[in-house]
Amino acid sequence: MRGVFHYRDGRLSAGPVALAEIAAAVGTPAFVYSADAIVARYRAMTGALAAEGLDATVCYAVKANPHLAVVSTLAREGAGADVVSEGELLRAQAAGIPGQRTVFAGVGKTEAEMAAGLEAGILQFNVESEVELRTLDRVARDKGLRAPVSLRINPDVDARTHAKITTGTSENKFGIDHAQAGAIARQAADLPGIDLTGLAVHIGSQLVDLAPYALAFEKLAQLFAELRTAGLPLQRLDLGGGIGISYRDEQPPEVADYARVAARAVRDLGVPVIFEPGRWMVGDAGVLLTRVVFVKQGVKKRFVIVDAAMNDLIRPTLYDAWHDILPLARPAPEAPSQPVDIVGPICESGDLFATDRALPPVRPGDLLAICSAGAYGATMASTYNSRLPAPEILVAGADWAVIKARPDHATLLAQESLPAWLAPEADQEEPLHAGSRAAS
Ligand SMILES: Cc1ncc(COP(=O)(O)O)c(C=O)c1O
Ligand SMILES: N[C@@H](CCCC[NH3+])C(=O)O
Repeated sequence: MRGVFHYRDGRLSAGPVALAEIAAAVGTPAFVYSADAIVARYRAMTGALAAEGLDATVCYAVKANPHLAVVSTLAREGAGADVVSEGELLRAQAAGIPGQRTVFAGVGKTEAEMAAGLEAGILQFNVESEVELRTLDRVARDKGLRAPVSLRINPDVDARTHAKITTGTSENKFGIDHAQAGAIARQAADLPGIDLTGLAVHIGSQLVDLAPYALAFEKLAQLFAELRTAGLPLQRLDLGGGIGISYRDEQPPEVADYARVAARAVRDLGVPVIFEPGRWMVGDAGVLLTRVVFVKQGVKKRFVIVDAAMNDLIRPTLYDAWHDILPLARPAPEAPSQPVDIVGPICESGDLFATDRALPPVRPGDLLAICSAGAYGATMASTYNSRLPAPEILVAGADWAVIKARPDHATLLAQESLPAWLAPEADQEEPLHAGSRAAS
């Protein structure tokens, strides 16, 4: 069992709220998040960092779960934001996170995004290349401003995570190579539109091992000390995010140990430190509720076909990720589990949530919870197969609210339009192209 979700009187619940009650009200599939769990995580991390004597700001990585209510929950706790697009910046602002607590990351910021960050008065841009630095310098000068910049360093450290979510090796597109950092930092210090403020690092996501963190943080701290000694005006460090959660049997670090590793590397520098956790803040705080549609016995496999699909939660398809799957009604202890494939209704063989998973017997209509779906769930969803986006629900104490309703098909269709020649009122007699005229 993960986090706040537990069986209460035989019903899987978020605190006192039975998830079946929510499913009955809003239908399935549906994402349910626990605000209490999110707040507890935020407080645990800020507490651990303070206990290590760090002057730390936790800038929640909005990409993990950008729902306004989720970001607002963290904003109320005092969190800052790590954003990677103008859309995320606007969300952070709408949630009440001030620009001065916002960092803007990303390898491909457009000039419009740079301008938006400058107008919002953000704390810093984490700049990932020389060309980005020079572009930002120009955009800032055009506005008569100076852009606060921390250089994101690629320390060439293997984060020992899934290849698709490692970001800190020389093969990855992220950051400035460690060897080039000194020269680019000196350029930054000389550019009139740039205010060089610090260094940043982020080596990957879903890290369950502290050793890569220790290595990356130490490399960054050493570079910071060298550059500061050389006279560069570095004032703060950004140690990124990436701390993992336990989807299956991983043993991610305790937050206190993570804080200790960070503090050991950077405390002596005596500067403020930013952290950018995403998944760790919200991942375990969410489940995806789904209902069994059919149970199909094949020659080799037994399939449990559910009404959620890869369009709702793509992590198993994309990363072969494991998510625990639990019946909402606690199974009898003697109920024999049997291996099943838990699959969605989409016309792709990759549309699956679990392969050969031991599951107690289920029948059509039964409800299941796909666990640890609070991060990189709804935000990576699509409407593939013209499926409706799953609604999102936030539980706080004994209260719950729909924070994003399921749209209807008419609403989605209304977002599309027909070109004049396909509109029902178009004069079908009149050919549109010379080519088609000639051919006709
Ligand atoms: C720059 C940056 N910061 C923070 C994060 C948040 O990562 P996570 O959700 O693994 O904590 C990411 C995503 O990996 C990122 O690219
Ligand atoms: N989307 C990924 C994480 C990517 C992190 C973003 N930098 C996941 O679900 O695990």
